[in-house]
Amino acid sequence: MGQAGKGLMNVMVKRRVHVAAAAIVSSDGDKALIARRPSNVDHGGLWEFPGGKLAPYETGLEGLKRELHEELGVEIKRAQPLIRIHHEYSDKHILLDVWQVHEFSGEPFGREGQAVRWVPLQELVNYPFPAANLPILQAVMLPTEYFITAEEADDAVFETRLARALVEDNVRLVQLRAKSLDEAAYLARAERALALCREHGARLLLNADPALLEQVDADGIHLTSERLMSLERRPISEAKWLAASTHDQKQLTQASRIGCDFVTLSPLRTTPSHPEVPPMGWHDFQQLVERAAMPVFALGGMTRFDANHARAVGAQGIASIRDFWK
Ligand SMILES: Nc1nc2c([nH]c(=O)n2[C@@H]2O[C@H](COP(=O)(O)OP(=O)(O)OP(=O)(O)O)[C@@H](O)[C@H]2O)c(=O)[nH]1
Ligand SMILES: [Mg+2]
Repeated sequence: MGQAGKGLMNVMVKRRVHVAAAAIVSSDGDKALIARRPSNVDHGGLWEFPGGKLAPYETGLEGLKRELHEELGVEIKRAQPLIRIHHEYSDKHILLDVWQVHEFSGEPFGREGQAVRWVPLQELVNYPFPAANLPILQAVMLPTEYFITAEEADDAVFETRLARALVEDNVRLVQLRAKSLDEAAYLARAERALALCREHGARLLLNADPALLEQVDADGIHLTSERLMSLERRPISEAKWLAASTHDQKQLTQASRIGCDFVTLSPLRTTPSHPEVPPMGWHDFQQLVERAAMPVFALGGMTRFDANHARAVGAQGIASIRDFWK
C-alpha cells in the first residue's frame, strides 16, 4: 500500500475517545485540583484534570459527575463549560470536554490511590500534563470577560472609566487599545493603566508593537490581525501572555502556529465601529471555536448577557468595549 493509503488506514482505525475532565477551582479562585495518573495506565505518571471516558449514552456533565464521584468522592453542585479540545494522539483522536467546577460537596481524595493536589493557577505550568492539556491551563487562568478600552483623548476621563470598570464591573483582563495616540502618549497611558490594573488585581495587555513590553512591564501583548499575520514566530517570552485578534480560520491557524495563549474572534454581530463588515453569527463562530485549540473570546456587539451563551458554544467568554465603557 502506498504512503497515502497507509495514512488513510490510520485515520480510519483511530479510536475516537470523548473524555470529560474537571477544572475544579477553589472558592477563592486561586487554585485548581489536579491528580496524578497511576504509572500503569495511558500517560501514566503525568498530572491530569480528574475525569474520564464517557459512556455512549452520557452527556459530558453526566459523565463528569460519575467520574468525580468514582475518582475523588465529590459531588458537583455547580459547573460551567470551560473549553473543548480536539487532539490527535498517535493511537487515538481525543475530545477533551473540560468543565469548570465552581461548587462541589465532599472532601476530595484519591479514591483510586492517586495523588491529588491543590495547585496555585500560575504554578500549573510546572507540572507535566498530557500534550492535549495546554489550552486548559490557559483557559483556567482567564476570566469570562475581556475589556477592551475605547479611544479617548482625555487622560482623566480614561482613568475614571478604567477605574470604574475595574471596581464596579470587576473586570480582570484589560486590553489597552488606543490607536489615536502617538507612541509617547500611548506609553504614558500604558504606565497609568498598568498601575490601576495592578491595584485591582487585573492583567493588562498592550495592543501595540511587542517591543513596547521592554518599556512597560505589562502582562502581555494583544496583536492586531495584521501584526499576527506578519509574524514568523512568537515575539515575546512565554512568561508574558500573547493574544491576537482573529476573524477567520486562516488567522486562527496562524495564532495557534505562533503560540498565542488566546484570541478574540469577531465580529459576532454588526457593530457601529465596523458597520461594513458582515457579522459571522453564532453558527459559524461555534464551528471555528470547536476547531481552535485555545481559549476564544466572542467579540463584536457582545455584552455580559451574552457570556453564558458564548460559554455554551465553547468560547471562553465575551470581549467588549462598549459594555464596560461607561
Ligand atoms: N481525565 C483526564 N484525561 C486526560 C487528560 N488529558 C488527556 O490527554 N487525557 C486522556 O484522556 C483519556 C482519559 O482516560 P481516563 O484514563 O481518565 O479514563 P477513565 O477515567 O474512564 O479510566 P478507565 O478507562 O481506566 O476506566 C486518557 O487517554 C488520558 O490520557 C486530563 O486532563 N484528564
Ligand atoms: Mg480518569
